Amino acid sequence: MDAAMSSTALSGLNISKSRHDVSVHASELPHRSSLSSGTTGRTFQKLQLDTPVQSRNLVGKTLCSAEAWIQPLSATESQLQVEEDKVGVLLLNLGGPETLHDVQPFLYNLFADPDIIRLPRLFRFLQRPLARLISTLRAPKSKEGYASIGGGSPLRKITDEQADALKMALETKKVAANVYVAMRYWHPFTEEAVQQIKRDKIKKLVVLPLYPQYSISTTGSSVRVLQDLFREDKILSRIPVAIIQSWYQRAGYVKSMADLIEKELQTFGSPEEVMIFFSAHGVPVTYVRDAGDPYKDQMEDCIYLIMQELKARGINNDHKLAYQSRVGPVQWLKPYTDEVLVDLGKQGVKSLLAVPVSFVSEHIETLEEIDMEYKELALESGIENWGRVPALGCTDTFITDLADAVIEALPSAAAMTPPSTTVSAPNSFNQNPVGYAMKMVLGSFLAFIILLLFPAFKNQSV
Ligand SMILES: C=CC1=C(C)c2cc3[nH]c(cc4nc(cc5[nH]c(cc1n2)c(C)c5CCC(=O)O)C(CCC(=O)O)=C4C)c(C)c3C=C
Ligand SMILES: [Fe+2]
Repeated sequence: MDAAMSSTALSGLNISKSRHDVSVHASELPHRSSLSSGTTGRTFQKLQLDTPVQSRNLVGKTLCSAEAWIQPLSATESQLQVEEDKVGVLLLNLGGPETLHDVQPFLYNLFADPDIIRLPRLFRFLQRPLARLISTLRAPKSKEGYASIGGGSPLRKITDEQADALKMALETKKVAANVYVAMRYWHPFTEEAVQQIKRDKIKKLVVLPLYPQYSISTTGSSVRVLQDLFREDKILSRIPVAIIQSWYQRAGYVKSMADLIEKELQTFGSPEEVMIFFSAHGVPVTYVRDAGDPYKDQMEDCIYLIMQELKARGINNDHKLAYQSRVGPVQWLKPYTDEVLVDLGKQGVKSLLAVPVSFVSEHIETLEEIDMEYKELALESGIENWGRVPALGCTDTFITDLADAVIEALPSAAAMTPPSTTVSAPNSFNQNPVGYAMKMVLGSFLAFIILLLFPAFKNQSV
């Protein structure tokens, strides 16, 4: 199970200036008590790290080495070294609009992320105009979705509850830690959480993405932002950090998923006849094919492990994996959930249990897309009995396993990135205001043309 863990010290990544709203509201961060254990005494100048970066599958994990440069310490800073360790756990998540008014700016943040819309280098200047255009065009449809689940995303509330539960599970295991939440596209933003970590003088940090499988578009994007923030800051860049890249292969997670499936199967008249239908959030095919995203491999491993666990319990149902929530004109991972549901109906499948597998909280894509859109499609296609496994949320066994993952990762914490040498991005407004303005105008125009050619950003489901 160690393959689930890896601490990274990647460098050379872009500084993201694309945030719609990056203001820091310390008061919005929940304060959690901090206790401490152990001491640190690191005074080395250059640290060579040999760290596993991503596990492509259970047996083959990719190793890479990276160097972290540590600046000499000042007298006051050295004093910090003798203080007791304060452990922090940083939960990474996507974030979601809390009101309908937040939907467009949330979408802007999402589409302005170069890990979500991956433009060739030459066209990077289009990123923000394109994000503005796509978010504006998509907002009405997204708002409808959020309106149908109560007017906003439940993600912040659920993630806060998971953070509290994790803190308690760690305390039960005699590890005192502050648990922070860092959202990628809405409050509390990663920047806000990181500022709080700095204020709390955290001495060792474990980064735990709330995505079981690694994708460039989720964990990868959040970690990139985190590394940029740490690289830019003299104090943060010295904090030993362990990043858990993926954890779908942990026995505790696999067992928790199998428990939920086993329980839900019992709600059907003939449980053994139910098709177990795993529906994962998709990514564009190019992520996997060209950019080496391990997401698809990890998803397939994950399903394999859950099915093995069910078989060990004497549950031998048929199963299927499909990908949902595609956006825009490009090809996404196949098979597509909507197409498979229609096919299964045609093939005579009568009972189906949907299992959301790429995310551990209820969110718009479980509550609206699966529970409403896909259920309706399935029933129209001839499937008669429909069920859906709830997201893991704060399930005890799951949270306990996350606590174990944190404890196992702690010893591998190491300084994350070398401090930055440059501060401002080239071609910024400050450096060249006229050139910047021209790029924005040209970018907006080109983005508009692209959108005219590819209206699917506006029309396609999620
Ligand atoms: C493993 C989970 C996720 C992957 C992979 C992922 C990739 C990805 N997503 C988009 C576009 C959108 N995602 C949206 C919402 C959303 N996405 C995830 C998870 C993954 N995304 C979650 C949990 C949520 C829901 C948040 C919530 O508020 O509940 C949305 C907004 C929803 C909408 O417009 O209807 C978009 C857009 C892309 C393009 C992408 C990979 C490149
Ligand atoms: Fe998404």
